[in-house]
Amino acid sequence: DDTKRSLVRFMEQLLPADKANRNESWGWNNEFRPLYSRMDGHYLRFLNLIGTFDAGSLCGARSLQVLSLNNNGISGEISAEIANCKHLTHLYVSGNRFAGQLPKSISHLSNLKRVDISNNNFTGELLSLHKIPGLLSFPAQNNHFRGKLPEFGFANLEAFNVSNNEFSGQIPDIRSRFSADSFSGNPSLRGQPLPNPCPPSLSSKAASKKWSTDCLLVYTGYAFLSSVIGLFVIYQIVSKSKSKDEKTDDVDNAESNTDDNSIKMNAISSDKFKTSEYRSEYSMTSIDSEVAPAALVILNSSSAKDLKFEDLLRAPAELLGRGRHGTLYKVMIDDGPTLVVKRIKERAISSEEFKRRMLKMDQAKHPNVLPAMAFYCSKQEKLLVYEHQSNGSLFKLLHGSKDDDSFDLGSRLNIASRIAEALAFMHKELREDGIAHGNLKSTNILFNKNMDPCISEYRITASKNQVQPELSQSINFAKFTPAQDHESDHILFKGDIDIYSLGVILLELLTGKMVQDGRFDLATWVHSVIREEWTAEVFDRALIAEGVNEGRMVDLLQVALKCVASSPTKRPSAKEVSAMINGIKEEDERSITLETRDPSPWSRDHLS
Ligand SMILES: Nc1ncnc2c1ncn2[C@@H]1O[C@H](COP(=O)(O)OP(=O)(O)OP(=O)(O)O)[C@@H](O)[C@H]1O
Repeated sequence: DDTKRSLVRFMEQLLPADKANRNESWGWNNEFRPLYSRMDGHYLRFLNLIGTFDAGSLCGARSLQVLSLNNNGISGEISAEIANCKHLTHLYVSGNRFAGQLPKSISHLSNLKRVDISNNNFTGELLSLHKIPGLLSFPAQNNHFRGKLPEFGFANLEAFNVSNNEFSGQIPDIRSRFSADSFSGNPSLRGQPLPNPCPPSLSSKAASKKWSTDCLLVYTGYAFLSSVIGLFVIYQIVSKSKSKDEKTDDVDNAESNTDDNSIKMNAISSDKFKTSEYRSEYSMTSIDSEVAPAALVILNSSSAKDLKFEDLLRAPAELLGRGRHGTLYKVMIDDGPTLVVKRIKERAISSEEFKRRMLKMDQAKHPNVLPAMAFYCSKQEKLLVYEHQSNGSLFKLLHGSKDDDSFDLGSRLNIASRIAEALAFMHKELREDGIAHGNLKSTNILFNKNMDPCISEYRITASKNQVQPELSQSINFAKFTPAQDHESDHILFKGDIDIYSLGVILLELLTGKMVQDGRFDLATWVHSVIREEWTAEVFDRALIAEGVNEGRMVDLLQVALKCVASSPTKRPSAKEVSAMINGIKEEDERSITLETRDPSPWSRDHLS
């Protein structure tokens, strides 16, 4: 009864924004139904509300665990009494008009797992939540927080975003866990992973914004350029001194190992680098014929047939992200297409295997797989060149700051079907070569200029028998034991990992929730909600609001759950998943022929 009374008091401060509901009785009764889900004091999700937030009343319901007020019109501050909600694990208040500072008492909510305060008007300094051991996500972008960025338990966080605030000073050690996107839009913030350690003294406020954008382009360009050049110079020195060593005696050999000599060699090489003779040597011919040709290999499908390695070196570059397998740069070529260059980590794959895969994959083309334009492969350096896709990724579409109400179920089904079809095709074509994608996720689904979803970065990493150490740390490998491939004993085809990942993408499409860094908690969360028989709770609020047929969503959820089965042998093949999704899509299309829906940029007509 206390719980009920608290919730009624809390609700009295809020009104449904839509007028139809304002006339209905406003109290503890079933009239609430369209506005909330499961109002039993443990889990509250409200839609379509305006008014002020009263933590004092709300937290009379002490057993409250999940509070979801995302995308309402609620204003006011979160007062210190929020600390009375001791059992709170999820606090979602994104997309409202909350203002003021976050109360210090929030750091006493030791059960918090996910806090989403993004897209509000919060101000003041952000307090440190590093004492909350289980905190997994903290999106706080698009607010007005200022001051220094406090310590968080970055090692445990899966999602963290403070972009577009007014933070200043140095970014703490984030253990390379988040990309620049999580910190961008804070003109006075410095340090890794932002590419701009620009001196703060140079900045008036206006100048600093421009300065940081300029730095972003120029410094990352130079960093990229100089590190690649550096590696070449070193390689040249090593290969030349190697052949020289074969001809010279032991004394010369010993000398060549002294520091002095290395410096001389370096200077000579740098001078030589300036000559056109040297440029043509590395860009057009093979440095070491036993290894891969150290030249840019333009692939058949490429629209940049004249692209040269030097063009990449010369062009300004912007850091897009540092992933598990390498660093990604946006490279602006003069009078040419904007490119994206992935600099693959040295350990991720051997040169020979990388080259083999690139050539194989150039033969397996599908309209929904983004083709690489070119690759570069030497002993030291592996680069992969794609055309820049300015329409963003599925991740951005689902979790970006703007709500896209037009992203309806039909559009999501279309994307799911395209991805599954493309994956089925690639699995068929590359099965014998043991080449699965291996890193399928929503950031690797990009929309091309026709807004068609394309799978990117198809298998650019570790070969079949290598287990990557970074991967094994962040993923529960029990879920990823590949099925034995009976057709070819010696080459294991790890397609089941892709199916698991495809399942997670389907869950993302259905729930609108975020998965990051290969930590597939989303699947665990969905399982736990379904176990509690709250199936409807998993679906994206935007889909429910749209009034879609829940049956279709449940069908798609079932496909997703098959894909994320913990036993790899129980997961369906990509072909089977594709057929199941197409079946659901056709049923959806049949059922809406009589309905009228607003055309959307994602509509099935557009995508077909
Ligand atoms: N060709 C492209 N055009 C435009 N954006 C791209 C392109 N390729 C990747 N991106 C975007 O750049 C960002 C960084 O990509 P990156 O590959 O570094 O991240 P990641 O996929 O998480 O890393 P990894 O694959 O190494 O685990 C992502 O948001 C991704 O969607």
